[in-house]
Amino acid sequence: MKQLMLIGFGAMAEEVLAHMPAELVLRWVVVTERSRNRVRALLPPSVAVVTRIAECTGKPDLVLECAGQPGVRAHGVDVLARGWDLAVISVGALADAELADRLHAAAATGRSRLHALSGAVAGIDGLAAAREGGLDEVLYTSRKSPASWRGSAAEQMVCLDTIAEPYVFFRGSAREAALAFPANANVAATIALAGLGLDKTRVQLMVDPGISTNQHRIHASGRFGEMNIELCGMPLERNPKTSTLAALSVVRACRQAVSSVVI
Ligand SMILES: NC(=O)C1=CN([C@@H]2O[C@H](COP(=O)(O)OP(=O)(O)OC[C@H]3O[C@@H](n4cnc5c(N)ncnc54)[C@H](O)[C@@H]3O)[C@@H](O)[C@H]2O)C=CC1
Ligand SMILES: O=C([O-])CC(=O)C(=O)O
Repeated sequence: MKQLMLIGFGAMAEEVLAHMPAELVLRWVVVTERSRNRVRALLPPSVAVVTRIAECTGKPDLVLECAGQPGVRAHGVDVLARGWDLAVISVGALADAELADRLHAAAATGRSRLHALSGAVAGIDGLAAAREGGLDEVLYTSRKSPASWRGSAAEQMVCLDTIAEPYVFFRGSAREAALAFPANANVAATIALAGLGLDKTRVQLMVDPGISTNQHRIHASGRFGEMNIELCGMPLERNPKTSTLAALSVVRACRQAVSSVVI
C-alpha cells in the first residue's frame, strides 16, 4: 500500500479524500496551528495531523499540496529537500521568483521532483507539447460569477454586488495574475509554465453575473497550429472559487501514483 501526505485540509482536500484510489492510504495531513483541532476531529487516529514536515515520521510515496500558495511557501522546500516528490495545485506560488528558485534548489538537493498539476483546465498536455515547436501567443481568459471572485482583489476593482454585465476587470501577465489572485488564478501560472512563460502569457479575468460555472478559455498559436480550449467547470459546493475539476486533477495524481500504466 502506498502512503500519501496531504498539505492542507480544506474543500479540495475533502473532495480528494472522497475519490481517492483504494490502493493509496492517507497517513499524514499538514495543517495550520489554527485548524489543527478541527481537522483532527475529522480524521481517524491512523492519520497523523501535524503542523510541520519535521514532525512526520516515515516516508510518504507522494506529497500533495491542497493548501493554497501559503502552504507551498511554508512547506515546499522542506518536502523536496527531504527527497520526497511534491505535487502542487497552488501553481501560482511559482510566480514568486525567489520561492521558485528555492524550490528548484531544494529539488536538486533532495533529487526529488515538483509536479505542477493541471488543475481546473484541460489542454495542458497539448500546450506543453506545442511549446517544443515554438509558440507565438497564449491568451488565458477566466470568467466566473461574482460569488467566485468574492474575497479576492476583484472586490477592489469592480462592485461584485451590483455588476449587471460581463466585465473584464484585470488584464496583465500570468505572473501578475497569479500573485494578485492567489486563490483564483493558479491556472494562469499553470498555462504559463506549460507554454510561453509567466511574463509573456497574457491573462484576462472577467466577472459574469449571468453564469454559475467557472469558465476557462485558452487560445494559443505557434508552429503546431492553433488551439482554442473552452471549459465550463462546476465549482465545488464548499468553495465556489475552486472548480471540481481542480480537485479531480489531484485525484488523478493519486491514481497515477498507484497505476502501472500511466495516462
Ligand atoms: N490549479 C488550479 O486549478 C486550482 C488551484 N487551487 C488552489 O487550491 C487551493 C486550495 O483550494 P481549497 O481547498 O478549495 O481552499 P480552502 O480555502 O477550502 O482550503 C485551503 C486549506 O489550506 C489550509 N492552509 C492554509 N495555509 C496552510 C499552510 N501553511 N499549511 C497547511 N495548510 C494550510 C487552510 O487552513 C485551509 O483549510 C487554493 O487556495 C488554490 O491555491 C484552487 C482551485 C484551482
Ligand atoms: O478552480 C478554478 O476555476 C481556478 C482557480 O481557482 C485557480 O486557478 O486558482
